[in-house]
Amino acid sequence: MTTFSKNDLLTDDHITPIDFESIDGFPESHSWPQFDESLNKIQTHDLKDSLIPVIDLASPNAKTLISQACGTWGVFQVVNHGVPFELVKKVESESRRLFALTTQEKCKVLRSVDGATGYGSPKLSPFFDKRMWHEGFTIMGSCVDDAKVLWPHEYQRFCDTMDAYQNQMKQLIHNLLLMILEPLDVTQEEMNWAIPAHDSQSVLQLNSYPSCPNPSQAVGLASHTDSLLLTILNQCGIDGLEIFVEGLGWRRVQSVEGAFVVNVGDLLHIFSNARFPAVTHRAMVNQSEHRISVAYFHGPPAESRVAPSSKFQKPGFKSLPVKEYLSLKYKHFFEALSLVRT
Ligand SMILES: C=C1C[C@]23C[C@@]1(O)CC[C@H]2[C@@]12CCC[C@@](C)(C(=O)O1)[C@H]2[C@@H]3C(=O)O
Ligand SMILES: O=C(O)CCC(=O)C(=O)O
Ligand SMILES: [Fe+2]
Repeated sequence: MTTFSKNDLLTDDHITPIDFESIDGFPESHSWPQFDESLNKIQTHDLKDSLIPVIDLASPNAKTLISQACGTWGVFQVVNHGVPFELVKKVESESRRLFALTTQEKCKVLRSVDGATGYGSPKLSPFFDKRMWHEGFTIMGSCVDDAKVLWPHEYQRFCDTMDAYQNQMKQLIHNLLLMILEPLDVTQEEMNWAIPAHDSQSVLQLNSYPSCPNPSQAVGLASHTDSLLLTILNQCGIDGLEIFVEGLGWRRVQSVEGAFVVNVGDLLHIFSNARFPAVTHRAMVNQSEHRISVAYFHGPPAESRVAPSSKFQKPGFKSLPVKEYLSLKYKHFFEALSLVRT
């Protein structure tokens, strides 16, 4: 597959999703080359085993299990996380309400070429020569401006739900990062850099994958690693997330009722001096159901620097400003991590 640098290719085409409402048949623009069958066989055969640990946060050995999962897979699922079930359901139904709007309505809040928030195709789109079976809505902090455009009289319910969910995610990220970083024995200053604070970065991404007439040739969200420290994903009850495991290929992460998937991003990979892998993952689509997923990304202040923790004697990565790393990633998507290795 040919890859491109965003600067070479960014056009409105990479921001405006196809009109899923009126689409007839399966367009060539969305038809990806056939995947390697041998990798798919392993995945289908072992679909029922749960490779990725499901960790009960209320259990006394949660910290040890999280540490092991971060070191082995860079991903795990959590239950008993304290986020109210009703809120999780509300986020899903408000997301469905948003994506059920007409394409014309959704495009009123289309992400701008330089912007980060609003409706549109995922930011990674320009790096692939095929289009994804996906539409998204990106929120950073308050979404009131966009929501007022979408629902001039009924925006409050959407905003209150998204605000409450972001607060819950912040709390959960705080608890998880304490458990993940304490065993690394990082300094207090480093811990304060990583955990949520007034200037940390957070993004709430609502993903929509409409049912697809030809799922075996489509990709929902193409293979990537998340860029920030940690991501919390809700698959909303419909499978589709797959992780790439060296030697095994693509493996499905089964959706577990009430569980969140937590994964390590590039910045935590750097900070852990590669002790924790930034898991490569993708989302696949299906023919019968419109899949929704909700991802919350957390990162340190954009103005701060990222480097391996001072606890590591031999840092494997350069120190650089977080915002420089993010701009490098969106110029050289696939090479970003190797470009910052020492
Ligand atoms: C901070 C960010 C993470 C993200 C890029 C962004 O600027 C805002 C959207 C995020 C998202 C969501 C869908 C998948 C992803 C790879 C993408 O294309 O946009 C992530 C980005 C990321 O982790 O790099
Ligand atoms: O929808 C999914 O299962 C994956 C979403 C994802 O990887 C993302 O939003 O970064
Ligand atoms: Fe992701």
